[in-house]
Amino acid sequence: MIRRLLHHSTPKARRLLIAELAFIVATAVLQGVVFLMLVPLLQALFTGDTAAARTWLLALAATAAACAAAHWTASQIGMRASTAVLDSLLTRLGDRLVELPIAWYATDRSGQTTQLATHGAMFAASAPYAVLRLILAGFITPGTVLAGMYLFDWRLALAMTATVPVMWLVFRWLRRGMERDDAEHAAAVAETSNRVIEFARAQPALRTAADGSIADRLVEDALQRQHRAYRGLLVTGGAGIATFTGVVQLALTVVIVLGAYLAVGGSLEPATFIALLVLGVRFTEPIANSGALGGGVAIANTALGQLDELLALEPLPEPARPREPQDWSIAFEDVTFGYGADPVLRDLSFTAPSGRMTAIVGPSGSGKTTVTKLVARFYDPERGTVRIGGVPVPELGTAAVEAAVAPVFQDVYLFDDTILNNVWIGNPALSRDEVIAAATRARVDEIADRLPDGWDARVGEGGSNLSGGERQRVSIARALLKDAPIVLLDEATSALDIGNEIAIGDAIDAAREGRTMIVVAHRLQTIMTADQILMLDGEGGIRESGTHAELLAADGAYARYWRERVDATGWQLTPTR
Ligand SMILES: Nc1ncnc2c1ncn2[C@@H]1O[C@H](COP(=O)(O)OP(=O)(O)OP(=O)(O)O)[C@@H](O)[C@H]1O
Repeated sequence: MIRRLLHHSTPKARRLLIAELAFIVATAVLQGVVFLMLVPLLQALFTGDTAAARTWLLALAATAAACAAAHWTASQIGMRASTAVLDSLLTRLGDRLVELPIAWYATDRSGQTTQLATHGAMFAASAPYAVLRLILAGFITPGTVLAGMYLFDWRLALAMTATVPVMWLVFRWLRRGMERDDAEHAAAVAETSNRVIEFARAQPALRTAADGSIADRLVEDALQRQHRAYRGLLVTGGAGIATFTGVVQLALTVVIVLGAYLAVGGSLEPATFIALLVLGVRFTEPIANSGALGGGVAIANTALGQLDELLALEPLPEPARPREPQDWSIAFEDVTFGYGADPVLRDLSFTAPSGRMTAIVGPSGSGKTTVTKLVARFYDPERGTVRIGGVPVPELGTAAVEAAVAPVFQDVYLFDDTILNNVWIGNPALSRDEVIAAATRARVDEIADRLPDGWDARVGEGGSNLSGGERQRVSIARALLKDAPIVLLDEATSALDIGNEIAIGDAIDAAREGRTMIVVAHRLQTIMTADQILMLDGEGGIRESGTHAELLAADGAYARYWRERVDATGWQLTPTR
């Protein structure tokens, strides 16, 4: 645990931690020396040697005072060390979370990450003072007592030494068992938090669906797993601590029986025997106490293990010297990619010309959104190359891609803040007026107008006060504000009211100007006005590509798709002149 804490700490935290450990060790050794001094003191008292007793008493008082001073210093440094170590752990965790590929977040990690960032890191950082101090004292103080015992009676000391390996083995067995069970328990707790968060978020859907049994079952199963894991932890902990205490008591019994035997045989002074008995008790008591604390080390190790796992994850490869793109075209060359064993895209090739709009259509699940995620470098393809401006994306680097791309996805997340601030995050360097101008181009002004506080109206958690179409308009405004040369737009699939339909059309027109756009298109207006349409075939490739007019003239799959959509929506094209 200490090795891992030192490894994750900043140099300052490391220095404090080492100083804390040094004072903890000094306290424990001095405490052992105090106990040892009891033997000559008791011997002097039993034999009536008051002068010697006074000398030992003074020496004992001085050592006890030094021990108290070391203890006080350890606690003072300990508090500062805990804060510094916590700071280091959270900084490392935070740095890592922003480095990890977005793909890592595709699986719900909120439970595990929250648990690690709160309880886990806090427990691990305070463990040296709260747990390790007592464990070290539990072993170093008796160790000092044992070493000193050889000065008084080597036979009793040897008998006691013989019990040490047994105690050590049982302690390790106890700690390993608790570590295993605690890891299981931590995983179960993270799973339960994920399920409960999911259950809370899905309430609107669950209440309208008549049967909420699936969500109920998922939460129920997670709670039961957590309950089982907790029971396992208690059973292992209880059995382990009982066994360990038993072994420690056995060591004390060995000293009592052997000491009594030697005293009766006359080879051990009764006064020394009694004094050594006191030492025997002092030897075993802290060890027995530290057994119960083995679980604390296990909990801290679980949190540190989770942090190690996060740090061991491979981030996407980054170039030593990022290359410059020639323009803002996007090209896929024989790209194959899937989320599991089966590829979603197979040997997919196309070019989206710089400054033009490419619309992607195709059956549900054919990989339209996946194409945009590969452009944004949420993932790298398994085979083939994605190029921006002629440069393979890994040679541009994630930071350059993030700067060049403005994504507008379907699941737009808005912060529980004002409408204006939600647009502002697209480019915090701009002024309020510039933000309002960009937001107006995306027709967000209409939304602000209808709300009581205008631009300063709050949008609610996740943007719950706005409709899906309105949220997407805010997201397009962010993209306009960012002024990135590439816009990736995943149009809302849900039917939009006429106001939103027109406003989104206008917002897209505003975003199009001079930018390369890839749109997962659902609106007929977007599809027919695109400079290029790619129709995916549902097998990972492209069935047809061209302009709307070319594809209609070809009278193939796209023409059929178009007619069906027009029939379904009752859409009519009226000549403008
Ligand atoms: N993070 C993910 N993990 C596992 N599978 C995924 C993930 N994201 C998408 N998929 C799967 O990959 C396939 C393609 O998904 P994608 O979202 O790209 O399709 P789409 O054409 O955009 O679909 P739709 O039109 O329904 O939104 C689907 O089968 C989907 O279930």
